[in-house]
Amino acid sequence: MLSASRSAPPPPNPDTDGPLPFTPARRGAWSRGWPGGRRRCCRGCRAAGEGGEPPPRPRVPAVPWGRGERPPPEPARRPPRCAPVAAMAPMGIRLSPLGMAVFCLLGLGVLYHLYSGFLAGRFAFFMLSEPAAGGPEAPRGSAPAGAVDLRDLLAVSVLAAVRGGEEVKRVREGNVLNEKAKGKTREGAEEKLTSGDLLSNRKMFYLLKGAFPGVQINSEEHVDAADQETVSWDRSIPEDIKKKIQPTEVPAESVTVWIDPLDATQEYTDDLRQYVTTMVCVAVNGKPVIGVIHKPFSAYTAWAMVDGGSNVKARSSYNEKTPRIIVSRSHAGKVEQVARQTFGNKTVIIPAGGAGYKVLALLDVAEENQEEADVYIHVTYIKKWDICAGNAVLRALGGHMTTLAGEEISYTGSDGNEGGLIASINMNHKALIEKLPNLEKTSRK
Ligand SMILES: Nc1ncnc2c1ncn2[C@@H]1O[C@H](COP(=O)(O)O)[C@@H](OP(=O)(O)O)[C@H]1O
Ligand SMILES: [Mg+2]
Repeated sequence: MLSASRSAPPPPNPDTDGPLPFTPARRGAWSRGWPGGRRRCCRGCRAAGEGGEPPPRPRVPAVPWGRGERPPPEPARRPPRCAPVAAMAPMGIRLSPLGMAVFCLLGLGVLYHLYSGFLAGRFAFFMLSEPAAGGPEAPRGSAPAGAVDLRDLLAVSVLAAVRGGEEVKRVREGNVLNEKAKGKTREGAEEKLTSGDLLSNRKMFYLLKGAFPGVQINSEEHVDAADQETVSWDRSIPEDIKKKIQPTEVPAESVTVWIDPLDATQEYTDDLRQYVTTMVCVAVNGKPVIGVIHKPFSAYTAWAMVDGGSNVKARSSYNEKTPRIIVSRSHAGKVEQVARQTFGNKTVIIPAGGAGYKVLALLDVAEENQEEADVYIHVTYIKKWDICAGNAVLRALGGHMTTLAGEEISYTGSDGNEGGLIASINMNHKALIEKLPNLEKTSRK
């Protein structure tokens, strides 16, 4: 839209050519915002008396020419010049009104590009600052003092899950698990602890704590202060995360990180490696927002961020009528019996280890040794580090994980989830819950 002015004829001079007539058609052009008109023109034009206001209408007699005479030819219509046009004239460049509009749009485009990431971050900061029911009050849209960037947190969470996974794998392959009993579940099942759990926990905890010292971290295993390790983050963000996720700041005090350094410990000791995962979850005001599920023995990692992006997706179809139900193999409770009562005797029940593995079974995960299911149900008590990452991933992909009564699970406060869980994606989650009245009672037995 730039045009060289050297060969153009000289513009009409109002002193010698007389004022340009301001005809009704022209007046319409002004009020519609004709280039150079009141709505589009710049302050400089108005200061220079050009473009800002319509020029005064000249006094012209009703019929200024005699009867039978032809009206004199109207002087060529030309939109008023804009100040920047005049400013560019010494450079030998003149912009047509259309060129001027394109020039302004280009400028706006550059400004938008520069500020879009920043604005998206500020918007998310404002939206995510909304307190959850019963959660702590967070400053809304205030200056990000003590703020954390969720994109950074996602990058560190992925790194932590991978680094923890390396410990899990190393211990298993070295075959020195140092297996101990750490207690019993409410149902009387033995809870196991291995060197894999502890070493992974140490790596993951100190990496996250070192990168985000102001953030609350809840981990399945006890962190021994006498056994500190410095694990630093070089602040690099993987390319796929950079591509899909915008920087998004939230107040540090609104964040709770949940670490499961080794999910499916029972199966780990049984050498059923396919079930084992390491997981990190980030909750903001109790809502699960970032989930990372890593399989150390196949180096597979799924991550997702609510309203951000993911590297994993839902499958294209699910069987809602006779769903395949994936359940715990070591903490099943009465889930099989009740699932069959609810969905019929033909319902396929898939017993499997690990809450992370069972969430991956609902997704499109091209992994050897990864089974597929339509619904994940757990009826006994379970801890939040076991389920938070899966809940965040499902939520980010449009799925649901709720208690068996259909309540959202809040990832602040206590470690435990009392109401059992049901997880699904691309299904009528509410209808599933309505089919499960008996499971809810079973879970609270
Ligand atoms: N009733 C219960 N009480 C305590 N933890 C339970 C539980 N049921 C399941 N879990 C924990 O939830 C995780 C997934 O369980 P499951 O494999 O049975 O589905 C396991 O975590 P860890 O392996 O991280 O300890 C398991 O210990
Ligand atoms: Mg666990």
